[in-house]
Amino acid sequence: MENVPIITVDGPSGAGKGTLSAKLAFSYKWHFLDSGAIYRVLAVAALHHGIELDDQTGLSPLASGLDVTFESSDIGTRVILEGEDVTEDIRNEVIGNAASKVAAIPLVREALLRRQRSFAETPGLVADGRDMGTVVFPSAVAKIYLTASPEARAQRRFEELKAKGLDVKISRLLEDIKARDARDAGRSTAPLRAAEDAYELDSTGLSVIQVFEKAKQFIDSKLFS
Ligand SMILES: Nc1ncnc2c1ncn2[C@@H]1O[C@H](COP(=O)(O)OP(=O)(O)OP(=O)(O)O)[C@@H](O)[C@H]1O
Ligand SMILES: Nc1ccn([C@@H]2O[C@H](COP(=O)(O)O)[C@@H](O)[C@H]2O)c(=O)n1
Repeated sequence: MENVPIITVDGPSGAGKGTLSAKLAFSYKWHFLDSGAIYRVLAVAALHHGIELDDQTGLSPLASGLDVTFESSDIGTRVILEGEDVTEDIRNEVIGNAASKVAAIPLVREALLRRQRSFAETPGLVADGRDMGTVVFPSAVAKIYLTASPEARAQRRFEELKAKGLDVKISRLLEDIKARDARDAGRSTAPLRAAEDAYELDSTGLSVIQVFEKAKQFIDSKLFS
């Protein structure tokens, strides 16, 4: 891992980290770590095994031995938990909130550290999450902290869910986003915050392409200077 170049993209829920990270990974032809997916899978595993979301004694061994594989192909990545395809199951808002509860437990975070670091392989890695630049990959070559106003993030999520045919209230999404922000930023271990050397990019009012161009300009200045 030591010599593998890493780009980190951290920020609050719905800021566009996954969208940006996937485009960066495609552009540089590097690997991609969606660390939130690991916390989401752990939340699903806890629900399957009847373990409470605040039970650190039960969750810590579950996290250490989490039987998950990410199977990538040209059409995307399938997430397999204990032999079962949970790709779609991990994407709903209930699981997002459950993930942020299990992610607040220090022993769980500790147990998942090595697994996340194992994604660092040549030619490089784009890592998306909350603590990629601060804790998991502190010596990353380029760190981005991507934000957007809570209202813009709720609107984006609303449009995403509406496109999937789901009937949701934007006020409820805004409430969930604010609650998740508070939990992620307020926890004692690896709280959501920008690394000191991160480029802070506010995507409110910016298109996906505009965000990508700004991020790429910053990263290229780090990679090729
Ligand atoms: N700049 C943008 N302008 C408008 N919509 C965007 C922009 N970036 C991303 N989106 C859309 O916003 C939604 C959330 O984006 P995305 O899933 O990438 O966010 P995220 O930060 O990874 O969220 P989470 O942390 O909850 O996984 C998606 O529907 C995505 O298509
Ligand atoms: N590095 C990370 C990544 C995620 N989390 C927690 O998981 C929740 C779900 O993440 P998404 O990015 O998929 O929405 C998130 O709310 C965080 O609580 C984390 O703690 N650290």
